[in-house]
Amino acid sequence: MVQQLNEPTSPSTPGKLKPDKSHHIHHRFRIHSSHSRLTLFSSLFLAFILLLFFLTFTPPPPPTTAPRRVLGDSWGGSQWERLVSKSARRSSASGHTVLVTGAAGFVGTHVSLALKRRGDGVLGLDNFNRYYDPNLKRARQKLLERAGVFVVDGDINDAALLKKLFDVVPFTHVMHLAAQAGVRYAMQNPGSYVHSNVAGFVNLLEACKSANPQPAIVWASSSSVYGLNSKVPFSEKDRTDQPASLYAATKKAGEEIAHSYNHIYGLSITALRFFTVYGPWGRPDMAYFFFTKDILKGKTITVFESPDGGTVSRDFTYIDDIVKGCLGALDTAKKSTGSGGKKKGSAQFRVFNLGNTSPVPVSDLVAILERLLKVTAKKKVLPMPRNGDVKFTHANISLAHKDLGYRPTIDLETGLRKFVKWYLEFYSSGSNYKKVAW
Ligand SMILES: O=C(O)[C@H]1O[C@H](OP(=O)(O)OP(=O)(O)OC[C@H]2O[C@@H](n3ccc(=O)[nH]c3=O)[C@H](O)[C@@H]2O)[C@H](O)[C@@H](O)[C@@H]1O
Repeated sequence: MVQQLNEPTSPSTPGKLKPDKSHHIHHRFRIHSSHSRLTLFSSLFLAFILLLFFLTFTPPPPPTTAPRRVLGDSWGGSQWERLVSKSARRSSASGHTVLVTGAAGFVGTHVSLALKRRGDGVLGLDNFNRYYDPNLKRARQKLLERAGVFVVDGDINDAALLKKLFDVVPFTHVMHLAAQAGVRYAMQNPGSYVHSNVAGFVNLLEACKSANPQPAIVWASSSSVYGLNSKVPFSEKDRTDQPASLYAATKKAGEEIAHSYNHIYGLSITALRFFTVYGPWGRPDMAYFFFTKDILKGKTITVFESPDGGTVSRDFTYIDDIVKGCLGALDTAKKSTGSGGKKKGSAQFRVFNLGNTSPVPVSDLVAILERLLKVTAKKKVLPMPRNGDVKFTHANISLAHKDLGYRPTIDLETGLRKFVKWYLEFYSSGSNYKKVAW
């Protein structure tokens, strides 16, 4: 505020004004008697106000019933706790009680529905970030709600939220699928990979190790950990110390971090290395998904070939096969041995490839889509850029077959037919998710 310049000022030497003494004594007496009257009136007025306050006062409601907001997420309160407990309640006596992180994601949605369908108790957790269209995540959430799965809107980095969830529900298992996915996006936003795949994972493991009982953990690693490995098919025993992207490096870091928590705290941990998972309700950032969108729009798609002119291929794996692998891993997971942050004995530590063991060149993927969509794609063939991609992936799945009973059954053409059917139904309808039956 600007100070006014012409304000009257007080005298610079106050002692210059001398009052008359006799007048002063008389005046003091008058002031004294009017003072006592004033004091009496003010006391009476104050007493009246206090009386009024006590007669009309009602205490505010206890703060525990109000929902809490943490980092933009809303959770807490007795109604919220009821939803959490109800969702996590098993309907089968032999069922698990599972916390699924990344539940509104592609794999998370399918796994949550499969668990709920067979009688397990399932609670979802998802931060609904904007890496790809959050409307698709919200549509998946509606699907989950209809099946009786509540998805908590929150982040795995929120330690208070995780603690609260473990206080409310004694989870037997955690299916950890929340992650920053995508190989090429890591060059644009490296921090998001460290935030979710490293810091978030550690935060989750901290909550699991302190929980009593400790849950068994099954989590999503990636085929990308094989990086520049050229020995095919990729076996769990092969080297994984040559990642080709930061994404792969954070997944590899996750595997090492998991080992340390298994070793120190007796947490039972299983890593599943997924191989390019696709299917209905999939991820719009993946090639099969945006190729479909662009082919239908008549937009040119870029098909990568290897720098020496050879094909680039992937061991594309259909979502239903992946779900069977996830359930097999949960069902064969042994209990964690520690409790409340203390190790009592050694615990199970496993790593499995979940692939289709049948790699397909990306050019074949495009040809299948063209057939299914009945549209000839506008294609531009370019050498694969050096932004994290690898030339090929191919899973050896004998270990998963032996220990989990894993046996993929869906070939790429059959799986893409199911995907295209879903895609056309979902995106051609205004109230899309309601119309989808699968
Ligand atoms: O299984 C895995 O390890 C990984 O699979 C996918 O990664 P990616 O196989 O690279 O899947 P897409 O991004 O869908 O790419 C599939 C193929 O299409 C090729 N591609 C991609 C984009 C493009 O414009 N053109 C193109 O030919 C890629 O080179 C790749 O060979 C997922 O995005 C990862 O999150 C996951 O961890």
